[in-house]
Amino acid sequence: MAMIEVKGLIKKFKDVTALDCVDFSVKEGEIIGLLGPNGAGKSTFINILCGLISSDKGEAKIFGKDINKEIRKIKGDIGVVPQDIAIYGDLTAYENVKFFASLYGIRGKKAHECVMEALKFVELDDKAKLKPSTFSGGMKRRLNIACAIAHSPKLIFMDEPTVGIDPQSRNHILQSVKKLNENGVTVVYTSHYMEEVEEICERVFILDQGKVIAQGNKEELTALVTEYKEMNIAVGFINEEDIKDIENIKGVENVKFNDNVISITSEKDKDNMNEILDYLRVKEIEIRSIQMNVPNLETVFLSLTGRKLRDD
Ligand SMILES: Nc1ncnc2c1ncn2[C@@H]1O[C@H](COP(=O)(O)OP(=O)(O)OP(=O)(O)O)[C@@H](O)[C@H]1O
Repeated sequence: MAMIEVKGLIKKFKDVTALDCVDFSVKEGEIIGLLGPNGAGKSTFINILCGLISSDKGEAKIFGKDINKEIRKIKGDIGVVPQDIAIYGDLTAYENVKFFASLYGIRGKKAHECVMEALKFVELDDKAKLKPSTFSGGMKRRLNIACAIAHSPKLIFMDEPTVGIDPQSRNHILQSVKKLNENGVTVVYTSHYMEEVEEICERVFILDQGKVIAQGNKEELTALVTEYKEMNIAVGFINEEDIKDIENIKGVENVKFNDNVISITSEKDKDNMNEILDYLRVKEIEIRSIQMNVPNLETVFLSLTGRKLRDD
């Protein structure tokens, strides 16, 4: 049974269609990426699934239960890491996590154990008595995560949990997500950073202007848009005759030579790399470096929409 099953979800804010007939599914144990640029509808989608706002149309089930009818039964087993950090500045790290755990009915000795375990998980246990006003952005984000996991949810929604933090803290959070998943937690992770989604997610839904424009694992998604592969070889010297010969190697579609770099475009399914390299060796052409241009999720988004995921 799918852990999340969404069909035809629609949400409008006056004349803005934030979600436009979204279908989505998650199996137990997956880390699912929801990738899309600013304004794509990611937060709206997460907020609906967590019962914070209602949809206009469509069906959504979590753990087989309808979110419109049984959200109370669902809530105890889900955790939410909101995009905007939701912690109290005048409570200590410990008190913050304890407060969120209490919302799930966790109290007394059990609460202490859960809070310390959650703080330990995000490596803030030694900061339990400090107020988050003294924390860096990355530490606040980690505390935000501790607040979401203290009640041991089976399913966690993380809405852009790495926005505005340094690379080291980001890496720390990505490792925590993987660790949570290894401990059996299913994760829905939204981001507009394709590198993050590529690193941790098994399957990805690409959202744009409220629509799922593609979904699959990385290989399936890149296969959607790339018929060719590209290889750049930096060489010492090469003459025009040699370039022509390379053009005639099986699978080669196009060869360009600029600033001592040969750029070779080949059909995706033709394995001609050894043949090209053998040719250069036989001709005693010095090979200085080789680079394969591997398509990524940014390429997929660009090909499908004509736009970049991020403006920066
Ligand atoms: N409460 C609201 N009232 C009016 N419009 C809204 C509201 N919430 C979201 N929107 C609009 O719905 C669209 C989707 O927004 P949403 O925040 O879900 O996108 P997002 O992918 O999470 O983007 P971001 O990464 O910037 O948070 C946007 O056009 C946004 O302006």
